Amino acid sequence: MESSSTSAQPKLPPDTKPLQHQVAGHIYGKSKTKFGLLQRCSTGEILKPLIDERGSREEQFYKDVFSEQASKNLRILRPFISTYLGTYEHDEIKYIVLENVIHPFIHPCVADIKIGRITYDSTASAEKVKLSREKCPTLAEIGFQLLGWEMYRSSNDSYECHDRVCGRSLTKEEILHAIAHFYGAPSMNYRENIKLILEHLTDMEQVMVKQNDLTFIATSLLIVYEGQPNEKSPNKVDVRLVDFAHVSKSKEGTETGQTDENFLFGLRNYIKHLQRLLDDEYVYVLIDKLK
Ligand SMILES: Nc1ncnc2c1ncn2[C@@H]1O[C@H](COP(=O)(O)OP(=O)(O)OP(=O)(O)O)[C@@H](O)[C@H]1O
Ligand SMILES: O=P(O)(O)O[C@@H]1[C@H](O)[C@H](O)[C@@H](OP(=O)(O)O)[C@H](OP(=O)(O)O)[C@H]1O
Repeated sequence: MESSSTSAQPKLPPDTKPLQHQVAGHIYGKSKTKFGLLQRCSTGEILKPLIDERGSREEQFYKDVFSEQASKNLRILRPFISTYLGTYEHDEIKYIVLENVIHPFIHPCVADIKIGRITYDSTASAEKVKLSREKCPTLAEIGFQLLGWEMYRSSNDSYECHDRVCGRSLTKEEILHAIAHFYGAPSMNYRENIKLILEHLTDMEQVMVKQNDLTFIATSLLIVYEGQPNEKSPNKVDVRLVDFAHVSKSKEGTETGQTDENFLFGLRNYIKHLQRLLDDEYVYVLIDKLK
């Protein structure tokens, strides 16, 4: 696929539009390649363009996890992954088709949190390694980075959005308050949202401890909660993993595999942040960078 930064805006396939509520990643018309995630207007299904070898690896990952022959270690991952709905081709561009996890929400509040102290794989150039270390100064200690998040504001029926530049500029202390802010602090009942999300994350942790086939590099948590719960749309949440361009077999050529410590460190530390927010001693502070 053409990936030149000078390429014209790719034509949208029929019945598609740029993905709504996309908080990170390649954005249609804005990314280096101009390609980005799309959604079908009629069904909401996501079309993710397959770019170079990263796309092929991601397609293979979804095929493996959703194959009828998938091993138990792969099948236990399914509840945390958007359902794979096949592929689609238009204008010589191939897309993977995925369940849109935001679609069931009326006013989705969405966050993308990239997990892992190391976010480059063994094939990364020295330059990529250097860049990824410089981009996020807190990463080595924290093990996760806030790549983008948006919250619904019912007072003026709008969305408050923050991007990866903001996320990576936050200090260790600010990250905790920024997470509280995402879950609705100080006005919404952020503790309720956090409790619901924690249930999903602790299930995910158990699955990731059990599975020792795969290593997840640069994979994100996609967290969603309803921004204006009511009878029609109760207080619901969803937690999935997205972005599998750098997933690989944990120990090529062996049967035993090994636990994905890099991923687990980041996931557990995010969980610890949520638990700290539930402590009675926690006092929310609105940080300037989010004003
Ligand atoms: N299945 C999904 N349902 C709803 N939204 C999704 C889904 N998958 C991805 N998104 C949205 O798209 C964003 C980018 O997704 P993803 O990380 O897969 O893209 P990418 O272009 O590969 O990212 P990167 O540039 O980090 O490699 C997510 O942050 C989320 O907002
Ligand atoms: O978040 P940023 O600052 O935009 O950084 C990008 C982000 O880390 C992407 O995940 C990565 O793609 P992969 O993880 O798929 O490698 C991309 O690499 P690239 O520049 O090589 O495309 C980075 O530039």
